[in-house]
Amino acid sequence: MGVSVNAQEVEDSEYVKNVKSLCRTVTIRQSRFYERPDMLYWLFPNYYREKRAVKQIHNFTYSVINSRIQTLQNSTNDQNDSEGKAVPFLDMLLKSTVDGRPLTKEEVREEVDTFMFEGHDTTGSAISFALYLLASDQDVQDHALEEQKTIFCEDIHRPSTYNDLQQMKYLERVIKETLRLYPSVPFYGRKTDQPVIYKGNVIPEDIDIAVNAYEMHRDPEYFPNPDKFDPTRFEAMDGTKPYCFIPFSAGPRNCIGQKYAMLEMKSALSKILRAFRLLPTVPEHQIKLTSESVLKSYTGIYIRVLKRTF
Ligand code: HEM
Repeated sequence: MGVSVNAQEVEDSEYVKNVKSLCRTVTIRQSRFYERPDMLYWLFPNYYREKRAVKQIHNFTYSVINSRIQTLQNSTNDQNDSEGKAVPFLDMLLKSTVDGRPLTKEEVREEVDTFMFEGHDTTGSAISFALYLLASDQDVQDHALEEQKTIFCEDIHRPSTYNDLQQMKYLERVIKETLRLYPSVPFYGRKTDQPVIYKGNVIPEDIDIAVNAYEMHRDPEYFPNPDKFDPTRFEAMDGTKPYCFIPFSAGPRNCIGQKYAMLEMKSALSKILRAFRLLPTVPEHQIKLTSESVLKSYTGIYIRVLKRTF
């Protein structure tokens, strides 16, 4: 967004706490039928927790937007200075027009919130599960490291370039296999806009449907021996069943950030793999899955790391 919020340095960041609280309240509401109707929801403490979190998240986002507007107004850079430089996403939004008019502050805030929310915990969850899986399978880890050595040769600790990331084919399969076993967004909703025939039955129009990517990814019909972590299964996938692997959803409302997410995850995992050998804890840590909008382990994810010497 072009604004530094130091979320990783500030312990107990209010923004991070509020996003967590919001995810939790939404998940709890889904699981309690009596909290679902809007006309009853206000009777429960969750309603007030959710409202408070949403208000504070909006306030924070507005402060980021205002601070960026201020910086842009104070900036002495003319058009030529910024030529060739990456333009922050927020600047693009502030300069965008819809039907010839600029976006309102509220519309900009909605876009910023969507990208902040969809873009941070999803990749964080996938990177954590990938590290866990790599630590528990030394053969896969060695294979991934060999690929890194081939790409980086003598200069093993240099920062990766876009071209390097494109060459990380095996690491990409590791990430896909991680997202198959632990999809960051385990299920998402859709509404039928026309009757749909499914397995001989008619699902009427205007029905809410939960798409369960987690279950689909563990269906032995599509993924034999589904609980096994095996990145090579993506070598064999020929694209004839494109909708059995749907961590980024599919169709017109699929994930707009998936290519960026893949680069981000490759970049982080590549750096960690080159610096450390990943090992399981002793005794091996058991993860326990929970979905708070994003898939997590409520017992945390623990591994051991050993500094590599080449
Ligand atoms: C491992 C990483 C990621 C996964 C697994 C993932 C998954 C998904 C899924 C399943 C959806 C559809 C949700 C729904 O329909 O309810 C979605 C939507 C979206 N994602 Fe991602 N995402 C990831 C990373 C990112 C990143 C890094 C960004 C932005 C930089 C991003 C931006 C978005 C946006 C804006 C949407 C809404 C698209 C729309 O409604 O048209 N995502 N993502």
